[in-house]
Amino acid sequence: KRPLRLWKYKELLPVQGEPVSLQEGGTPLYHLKRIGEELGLKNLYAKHEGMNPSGSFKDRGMTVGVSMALQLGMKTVACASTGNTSASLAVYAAKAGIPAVVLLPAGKVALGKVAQALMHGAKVIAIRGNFDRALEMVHDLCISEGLYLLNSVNPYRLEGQKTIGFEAVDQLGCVPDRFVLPVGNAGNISAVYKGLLEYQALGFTDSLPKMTGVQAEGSSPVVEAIKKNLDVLIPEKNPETIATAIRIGAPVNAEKALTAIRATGGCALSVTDDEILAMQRDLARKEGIGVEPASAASVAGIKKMAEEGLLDADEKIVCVVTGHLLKDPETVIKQCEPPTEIDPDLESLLAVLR
Ligand SMILES: Cc1ncc(COP(=O)(O)O)c(/C=C/C(=O)C(=O)O)c1O
Repeated sequence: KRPLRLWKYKELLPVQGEPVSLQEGGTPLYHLKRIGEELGLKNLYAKHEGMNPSGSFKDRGMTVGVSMALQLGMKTVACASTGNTSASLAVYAAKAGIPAVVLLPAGKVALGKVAQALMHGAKVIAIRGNFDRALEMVHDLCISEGLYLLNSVNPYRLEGQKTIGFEAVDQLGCVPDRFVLPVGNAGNISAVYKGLLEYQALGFTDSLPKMTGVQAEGSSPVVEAIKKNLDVLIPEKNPETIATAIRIGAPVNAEKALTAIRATGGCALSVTDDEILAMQRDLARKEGIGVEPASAASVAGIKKMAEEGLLDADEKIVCVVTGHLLKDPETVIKQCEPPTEIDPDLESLLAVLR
């Protein structure tokens, strides 16, 4: 009996031989009891992808992507990132013993993610432009220098991330009615859909969940495309949201995400920055689950749908919370009251606790 980890599913993954692995996957599936009760939802779950080695779901894509880089004889790996992809690439490149180059939108990446990319030894370049511009540039870089591009345009990234769907079904014991993910470059929602299709094709399951994508209001091109019934999406020129991880105007996997949502009768909705921050706080204080802002968008989307009466009390809902709280400590410090500072004596302490 194999432990619940990503490589439990190795026969469904493309890597031959020993993968570059840090025991990723096997993340907890938590029942959101309190938040579920507040929303009248009996079966609301969160799969905490912040419990991966580098603190986000990106590790699933990178264990496969970096393993394939070695298998293909590539010498250097590269990506553009809003932060977590670069952190994860740095981690897995270090494990593989090959160099990594990462391009970040200057001034728009959460502190923890920059710290990881730097400490794990990537060459970290900050572009005076947004993520979408950085992605264009890293594409050109890889073509001109023969580097291996590991953004989610690379299908091996999605191969690793599809295991989120396998694990959730195995943990829940059935296919959920709805699978909810925050959407930025739209790779994760596409990957999970692919995995669930494969489980069905293999005869392990006989249904598919409604694939539900949640974006930040200031950065929601997929929501717009669904609303306007478009097949090709109109990029958002200047995406803006405090959830910097999903501050992406031209998602490279948009078409796959639109298919995933439409083929399963799912939906796409946006939530405000305030709704994201409120849910980040609720998850931390009511469920003990610490996530970064973008991750809370999936549960904030469910709260919105529940309040609009769109959900059935018995619906089995899995929300993916995609990154750890520690990734973005600055946003937390800005949102919270500061610590109460006192003189170092008991009387001062009692004075502030009474
Ligand atoms: C915490 C967190 N939550 C959700 C998403 C959205 O997933 P996709 O829709 O598959 O992009 C991201 C994406 C981050 C990057 O795209 C990057 O790191 O470059 C994230 O870090």
